[in-house]
Amino acid sequence: MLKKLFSGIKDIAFCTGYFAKFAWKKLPIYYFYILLSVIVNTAGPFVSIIGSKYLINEIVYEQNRNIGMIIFWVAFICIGTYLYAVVGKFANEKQNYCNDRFDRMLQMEISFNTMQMKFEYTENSEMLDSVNKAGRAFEQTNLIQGLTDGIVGLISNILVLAGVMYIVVNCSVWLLIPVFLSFVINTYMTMKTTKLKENYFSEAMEIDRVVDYYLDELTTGEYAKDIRIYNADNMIIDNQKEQSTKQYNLSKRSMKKIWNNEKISITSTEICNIAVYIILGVNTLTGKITIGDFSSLTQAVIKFTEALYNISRGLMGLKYTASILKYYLDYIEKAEIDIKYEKSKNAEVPNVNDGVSIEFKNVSFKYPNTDVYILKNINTSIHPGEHLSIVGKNGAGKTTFIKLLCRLYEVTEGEILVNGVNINDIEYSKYLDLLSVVFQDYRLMAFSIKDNIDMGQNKYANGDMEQKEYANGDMGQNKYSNVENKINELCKIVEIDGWINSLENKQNTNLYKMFDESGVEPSGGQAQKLAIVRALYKDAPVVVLDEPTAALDPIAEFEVYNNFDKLVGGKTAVYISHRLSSCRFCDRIIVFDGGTIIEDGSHDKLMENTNGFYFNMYNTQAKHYQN
Ligand SMILES: Nc1ncnc2c1ncn2[C@@H]1O[C@H](COP(=O)(O)OP(=O)(O)OP(=O)(O)O)[C@@H](O)[C@H]1O
Repeated sequence: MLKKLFSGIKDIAFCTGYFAKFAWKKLPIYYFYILLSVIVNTAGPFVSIIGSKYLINEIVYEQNRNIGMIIFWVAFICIGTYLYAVVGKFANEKQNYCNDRFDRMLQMEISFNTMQMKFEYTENSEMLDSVNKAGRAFEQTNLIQGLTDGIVGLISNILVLAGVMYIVVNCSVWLLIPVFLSFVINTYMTMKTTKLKENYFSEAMEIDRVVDYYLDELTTGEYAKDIRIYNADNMIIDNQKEQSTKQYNLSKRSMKKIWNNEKISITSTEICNIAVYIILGVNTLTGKITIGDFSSLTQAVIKFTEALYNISRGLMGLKYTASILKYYLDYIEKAEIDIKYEKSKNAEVPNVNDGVSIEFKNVSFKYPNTDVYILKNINTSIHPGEHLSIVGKNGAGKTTFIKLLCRLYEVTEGEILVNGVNINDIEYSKYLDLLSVVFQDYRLMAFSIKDNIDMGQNKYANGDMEQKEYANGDMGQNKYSNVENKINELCKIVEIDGWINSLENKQNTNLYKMFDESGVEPSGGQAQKLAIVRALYKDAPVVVLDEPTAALDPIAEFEVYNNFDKLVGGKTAVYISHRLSSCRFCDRIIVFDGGTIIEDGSHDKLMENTNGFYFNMYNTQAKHYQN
């Protein structure tokens, strides 16, 4: 038990320390409001304890009642109580406002770290669990408020306790017996309740994750068609019901246990109060204390019990809040380690003025937490300005090759060099400046067409997320219109300018209707063209296109190939496609099978090998068109 208590206190100290530094950095005024709360909460209870004693004694006992003193004590109590309420409320409101801002700032840190952490973590259940727990930590209402209220309450109550104890002990030491008995029982029950709440949080979270999947993800438009066509609603509703029942049962079980603990706490407090009244009553009747003392001491003892009770509650509340906040801190720590590691890399981005060469040297790869090698001893070089096509059956490892080049995963064995430098030695954000990529499963966002293409590149000066603030809206009309012109030029090349210009708000039209009723839903081909424009707009020296024309109609596809040189120019380009006719536009083709390169050469060279994989695939596809 002591060990648990110690670890609880360690968690509280850790979270409080982290948060104290955070608050000092972001909103130092917060400390003023905290100090004000402590002063008000400490002084407040003494107003009525002291005031009522003197007021009653003045009224009941004084032979020559001094009306002036009576008015003074009435005013003391009224003004004191008023100030206590008003200043307390003011400090509280200000704290709430700050707490709300802190919550949002901390939540933004989760977003920031989640977008910066290693991509492979997006498939790592331990890390996903951490992100989820961190996010949920903030769904718990007023978590930061819980922490600061706990700390303020703790300090104020300790001070109140010290003051009231002096008054109480001066009257009768016997009063301490019922008070401490009630304190011990209450503390024990509160500890049990806190443990129950912590367990509930952790168990409920696992169920909540599944429920969120059903309630949030499956109800998005992305799944709407399939759910309707296959009548999957019954299956989904049944699964939802099952999870809801689990949630309900878990919450009912916990609430019942918590209520049982509460009953014991309330009863022990009431028994203590009765004992206090008896002791004070006997003292008053035997003339040991005055009626004023009786009134003041009953209030003092009640405050004393409350203060003790609040201290134990405050500590347990802090322990609970800290145990949840710790999920957040653990996650941030994990993510920050990676971010710092990346920032610490000092290899220079290779000079790209004369183009970019890429070399895969003995590269083998298996996905994290799997045993199967997806790529086996890959050796290939792509020369500056070369346009390379990668073909092969489904699952041969083509996209995996691209993912390694984009450093979404680290190679298991071997190395990838860019202009002779190992890509792992370059800071990731700098390395990404070298690449323009259209992934097979690209995504457009519910932003304007322009933002989907520009992706903030022009708005943020130096690529450093910390400083990514709109430059006071000072983008300059010229610069802005350049962005639009550049987008327009590229849209012309992939022939999507006609559609964009036909829209009322042109490039400023929002995609999708999520936030804008007049938003447009691009067709599959239009969306794919926008994704191509986005990659070209970035204007990086290496272009990677993973099945960029899969959704295009044959004429549009032909145009893209026809314009391939115009699109990619003298840049190094890697291009994956199942439409082999497109390979003719590339300088070289490599054929993947089972994670290895089985053929390598120009279209004409590969077609010479009539037993070859490429020859067969090419002819099989060509036959379909001829028949
Ligand atoms: N994140 C992952 N974790 C584990 N295995 C994966 C992951 N992604 C892909 N794989 C496996 O790696 C193999 C190669 O996949 P990859 O996507 O590279 O194939 P591909 O050649 O691009 O296929 P396609 O032509 O169908 O797009 C497949 O067997 C796939 O199941």
